[in-house]
Amino acid sequence: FTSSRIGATQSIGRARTASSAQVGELIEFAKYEGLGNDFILIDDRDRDTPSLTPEQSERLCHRNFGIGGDGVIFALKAPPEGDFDFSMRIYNSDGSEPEMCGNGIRCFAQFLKDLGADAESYRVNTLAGPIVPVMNADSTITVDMGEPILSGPTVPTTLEPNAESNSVVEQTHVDKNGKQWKISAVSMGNPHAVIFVDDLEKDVDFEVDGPALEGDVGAFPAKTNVEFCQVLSPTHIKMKVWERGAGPTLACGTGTCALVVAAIRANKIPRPGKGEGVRVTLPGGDLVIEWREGNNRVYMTGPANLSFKGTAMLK
Ligand SMILES: N[C@@H](CCC[C@H](N)C(=O)O)C(=O)O
Repeated sequence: FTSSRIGATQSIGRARTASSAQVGELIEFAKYEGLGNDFILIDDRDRDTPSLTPEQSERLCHRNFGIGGDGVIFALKAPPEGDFDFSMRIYNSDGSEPEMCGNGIRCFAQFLKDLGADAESYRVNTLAGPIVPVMNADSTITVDMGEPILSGPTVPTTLEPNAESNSVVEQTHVDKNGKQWKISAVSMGNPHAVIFVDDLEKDVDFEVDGPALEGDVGAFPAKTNVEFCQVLSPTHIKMKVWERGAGPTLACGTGTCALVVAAIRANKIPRPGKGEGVRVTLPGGDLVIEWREGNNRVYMTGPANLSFKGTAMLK
């Protein structure tokens, strides 16, 4: 697909300039969620850069003083090179900018569809490289999330990598509270610390352990998303996520992909057969993940839904 085919067709109701929106300005938004991981979507298809600053985005994400959300996602013009349809950028609810967002890109694809860009798939330029969501007939969305990054320094993590593979699998690490974990580090464009426990409720003090590991910049120099996981069967895993820049969320798409890769690499589950996925149950619902052997790419399938649309005043 080319950007001219399904690119910007409409402009929202305010002046579209390269500069950011101003305090007191009214902005139009749509609110979407993927398994309760919720985002404010902004139609910036006629721009190269987001129309809101990280600080404005942080205020809009506030659940009392703003619209509320785990992040703000901007649908932007495709870059001139690379045969993309659109670009996607996202700010976390604390204003930091991650490279990618799995639930977010499904919301992004559904947002484009609802705006009339009616393609079966889109090639999206993200800070983590090209990502391809495909709209399924049953209204779920399958996303080609690309190849997992396993090299420790690239994740990035300073945890000791395995000598042969240079990847960090079940490495022992003690957090700032003195609690010992076995961590597998995987990047899906953004960093993830995956931890398997026997019992999610008993073994994890979520509100304490999550932030202790998220901000452990000695081990994860760019901070990290933290996935606490319990294997329920060879094809079913339960996970709770503490997200970098957003705290506890009901789901994390990139985290779920990282978890399945880590589970297979650490022999927690066998690699499923061709075309078969692993079901991951998150607080907000289920995602199905396939780490395809032939091409090493990870495919994520799940829903994305519009919650409401509106106009907000920038504070
Ligand atoms: N919820 C997202 C991940 C969003 C980015 C993350 N908080 C980070 O900073 O890396 C997902 O569904 O992948």
